[in-house]
Amino acid sequence: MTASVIIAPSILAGDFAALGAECRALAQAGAEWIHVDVMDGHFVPNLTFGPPMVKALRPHVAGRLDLHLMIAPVDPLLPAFLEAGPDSVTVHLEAGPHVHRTLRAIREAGRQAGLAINPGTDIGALRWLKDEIDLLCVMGVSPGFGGQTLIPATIAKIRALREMAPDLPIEVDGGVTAQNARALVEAGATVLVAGSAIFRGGPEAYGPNLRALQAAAGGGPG
Ligand SMILES: O=C(CO)[C@@H](O)[C@H](O)COP(=O)(O)O
Ligand SMILES: [Fe+2]
Repeated sequence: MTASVIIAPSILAGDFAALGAECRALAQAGAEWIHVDVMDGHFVPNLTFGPPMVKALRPHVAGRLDLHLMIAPVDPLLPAFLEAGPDSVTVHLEAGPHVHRTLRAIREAGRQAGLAINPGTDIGALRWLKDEIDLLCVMGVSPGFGGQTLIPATIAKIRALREMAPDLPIEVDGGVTAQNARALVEAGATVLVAGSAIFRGGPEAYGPNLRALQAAAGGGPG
C-alpha cells in the first residue's frame, strides 16, 4: 500500500499573489495533485477562494485538482464550484444535514466525491456513506488554517476507518510532516495533504520537500 502514497500540496501555503505560478512550480517539482482549500469565514474562521479563483487556477494544474470545501451551507455554491473544473470535490460531514444529497450531486456532475470529517466527529457515519464516496478526508487539525500541529488521535482514527473501509482512499489533511508521515500511512492513509511541509524554503525546495515526504511515507522516490 505504501507504494501508492500520494502527496497533495495544499496551495493555501503558497504565494496568493502568484497562485498560477505556484501550481506550475509544484507540477515541475513532481506533484500529481494540488489541494485547494475553500474557506467561507463561517464554517471555518478564515476566508480564501471562490469559484472564479478555482476556475482561473484550473489551467495551471496539470494533474488532479482536489477541491476541499470548508463551507456551510455548501449546496447553494456547489454548482459554481463543480463548473470551475475540479477533479474531486470534498465536502464536510459537519456542514449540513443532507450530505448524502450533496455527495450524489458531485458524482452526478462526473467528479469524484470526497467526505471530510473534523477531529471531533465520530466515524460511525462512514458506515452509511462509504458507498457514496470516492475519497475520505480525515482532518488532522481543526480546519481553517495551515501550519497547525497534527492532533495525535488522528492516527488511531485512521486505523479504525481503514478497518471499516479496506479499499477506500483515505486522505489526511492538516499537520502532516516528514516526522509523522510514516505513522499516518501505516495506519491506512493513502493521500497526504501537506501545506507548510512542502512550501517551506521557497520554490527551490518544493521538489526536495516532496521527495522527503514521499520517502518518509515509505512510498519511494516520487
Ligand atoms: O484544509 C486545511 C486546513 O483547514 C489544510 O489543507 C491545510 O492547508 C494544510 O496545511 P498544513 O497543516 O499542511 O500546513
Ligand atoms: Fe484542506
